[in-house]
Amino acid sequence: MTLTQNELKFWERVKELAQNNLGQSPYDYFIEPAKLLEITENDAKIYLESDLHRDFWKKQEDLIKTAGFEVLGAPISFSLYTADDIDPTLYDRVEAASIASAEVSETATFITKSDVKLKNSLNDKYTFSNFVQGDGNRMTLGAAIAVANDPGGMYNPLFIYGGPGLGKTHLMNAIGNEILSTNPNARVKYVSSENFVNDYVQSSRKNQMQEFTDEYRTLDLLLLDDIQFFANKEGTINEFFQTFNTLHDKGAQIVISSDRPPLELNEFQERLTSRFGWGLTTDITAPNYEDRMAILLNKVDEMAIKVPSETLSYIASRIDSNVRDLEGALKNLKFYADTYHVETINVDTAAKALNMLESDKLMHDSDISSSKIQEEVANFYKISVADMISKKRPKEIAYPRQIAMYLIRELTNKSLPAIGKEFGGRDHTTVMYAQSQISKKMKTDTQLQKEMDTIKSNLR
Ligand SMILES: Nc1ncnc2c1ncn2[C@@H]1O[C@H](COP(=O)(O)OP(=O)(O)OP(=O)(O)O)[C@@H](O)[C@H]1O
Repeated sequence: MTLTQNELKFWERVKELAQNNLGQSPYDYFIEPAKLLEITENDAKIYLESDLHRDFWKKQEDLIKTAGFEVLGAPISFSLYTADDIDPTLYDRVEAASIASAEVSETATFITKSDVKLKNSLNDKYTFSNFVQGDGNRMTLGAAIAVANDPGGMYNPLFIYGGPGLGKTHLMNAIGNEILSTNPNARVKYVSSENFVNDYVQSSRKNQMQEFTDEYRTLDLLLLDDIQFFANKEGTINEFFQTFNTLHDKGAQIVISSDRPPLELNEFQERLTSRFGWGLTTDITAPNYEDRMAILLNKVDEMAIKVPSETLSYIASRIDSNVRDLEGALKNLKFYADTYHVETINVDTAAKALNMLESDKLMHDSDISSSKIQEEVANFYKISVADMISKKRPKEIAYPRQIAMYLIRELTNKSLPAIGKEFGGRDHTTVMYAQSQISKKMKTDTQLQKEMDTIKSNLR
């Protein structure tokens, strides 16, 4: 005897609810191995692999009741059996149920829209509790907490804008995590605009727009990061606004982030600003010195590294761009201290580590060319580039030439012979000599250190 179609649907629904509500491990351990034997007189007979599972199952009345009402429209109770206490009349059902449960996932058709599998992609390390409040983010943090407490309420949609690395993604994830912690069933999705575009394009290409709309338009919370990425993507923009309207109409919460205010999102500025009149637009600005100190103190705690406060204060005064750079500086510091076995990370060590980071950044961020470096160094020492690459040897030309060679070696990955070529076809040993001379001088000559700093910052 096999299960009826209704029994199959009921059992599939029980499993789906369990998977959504209980988490993967309890599901794998307790729910998956269980078998529905039959439903008679509104009682579901469930066979358990071992008696150890019984206590867990006794607490699952909600699952059974919910699935019962949803699928069968009846109040379903349940009885639990194991190999030791199974009624002999049910023996043959155990075998049949094993086959049925293998078939269940293929045959069951009872999947409501709200059960479409959802990858929410939230990063659970981003929470409100590890977000440091400061002057630049106070209002946005307040709005984010309000949204998490009352999704779909006053601040819908919430539009957060600000420069890179200031915590927009962190806050959006914190909203999602907070909502899921109070309501694990909420349909929450965090998506970068880039992935939204990819999802949309893939779904249209594969003729799977129904899946796309099922996924996006049934959400309770949509967190869309970096909307400026939609620029020039008219199809995606239209799809997004339809999603937006559907969600907003049904009271779902929408949170959007951008690197600029809505008014500066030219192509869809009008459509956005009209909708943002309904909600709240708020910005995050770069942290001031005190806030940078607070963030650093928090991060050294998180990273479990020991850094004296004067070193932190040095970092906070040197790095004023954003929080991501502050984090990067600390990571670099830790790496430097581990590599060179430095016990105390004093200001000196921090300066060295940050110099290395800056050189690296310069090289990776800007595709910096030798000619740009030659030009900048020549400008700084007030000589011409032509003189710099000539055979002339007076000190006021030879010295900047050595500096330019040193910097090209440091900031690009050019080989010694390649650099020699760029200075009028000089031999690689000349470049090597320049490099060693300037390195030596850099260790003691504070005037030269300052000059290097200025040249490098002009190169940015
Ligand atoms: N106030 C803060 N407190 C603690 N950590 C922060 C804070 N602001 C930012 N961060 C951290 O800085 C890093 C960068 O933040 P995030 O990725 O959220 O920036 P973003 O504004 O989304 O940047 P982008 O626009 O480049 O995507 C993250 O690791 C985040 O946890």
